[in-house]
Amino acid sequence: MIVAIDGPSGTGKSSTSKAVAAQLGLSYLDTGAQYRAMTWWMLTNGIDVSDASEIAAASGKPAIVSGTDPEAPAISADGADASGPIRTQEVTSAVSAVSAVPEVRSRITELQRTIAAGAEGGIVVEGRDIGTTVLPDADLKVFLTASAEARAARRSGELKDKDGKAVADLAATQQALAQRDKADSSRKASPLKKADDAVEVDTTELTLEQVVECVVTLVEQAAARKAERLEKAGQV
Ligand SMILES: Nc1ncnc2c1ncn2[C@@H]1O[C@H](COP(=O)(O)OP(=O)(O)O)[C@@H](O)[C@H]1O
Ligand SMILES: Nc1ccn([C@H]2C[C@H](O)[C@@H](COP(=O)(O)OP(=O)(O)O)O2)c(=O)n1
Repeated sequence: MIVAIDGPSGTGKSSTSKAVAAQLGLSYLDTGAQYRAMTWWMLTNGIDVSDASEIAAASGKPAIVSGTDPEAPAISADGADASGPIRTQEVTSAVSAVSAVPEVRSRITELQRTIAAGAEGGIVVEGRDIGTTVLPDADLKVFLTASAEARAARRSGELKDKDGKAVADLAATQQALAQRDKADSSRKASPLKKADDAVEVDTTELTLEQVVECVVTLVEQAAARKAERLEKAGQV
């Protein structure tokens, strides 16, 4: 069972994918974390991330390794734990430019396909181009959306100062999200886009629990359809 979950930032892809995978005993892959890890490695290794040819030349160098346990997501670059540093503002600001470079995409896409092919019990893969490019034959494709306001409110709720106090800056968050959406949707190589055969779920008015329940139902329906197809094929 291969499930592709795509959509822009703050629509609930990571939270939903992790919960669905955990509930159904599937593996989980956060492809945004892979692009973030590549970006972090470049920033810490002196690569000029405003220069596409420098990014392309360096894209084959770091070993990016993802864990696929939804209960304990993990990511490393050249053996260094990247799960903390990939969430910094510096990485978030640079990740769209790095992930727009075709050499970066082809390397990471290959990695994603290898991980999906090796996930024997099935996998939930979340990102921007999973249904359109990485796994076009996925058994189920979901495209999550939400209003710009809801997405910004969710994301700014995550911003904390050094003492752990929430520091909501709604307008700035909304603007940064809009900029990243535009960059991710307008790039030439494999842009953020709903696949024609994806099921669109607008999460604006739904709680996370409702979204999880909805996607679990969609996965169960897709699994039943697949079993029926396989049974029919076996009877011929
Ligand atoms: N349906 C929802 N309602 C309210 N908050 C949500 C919902 N889905 C996710 N969130 C919260 O919004 C934030 C962003 O969710 P996340 O899963 O990281 O989105 P994405 O992976 O699409 O960027 C998280 O803090 C998460 O807990
Ligand atoms: N399949 C993917 C996943 C992410 N990316 C790029 C574009 C995104 O802005 C960044 C970061 O993705 P991530 O899913 O971590 O972003 P959010 O957590 O939703 O803010 O990576 C991509 O180009 N293709």
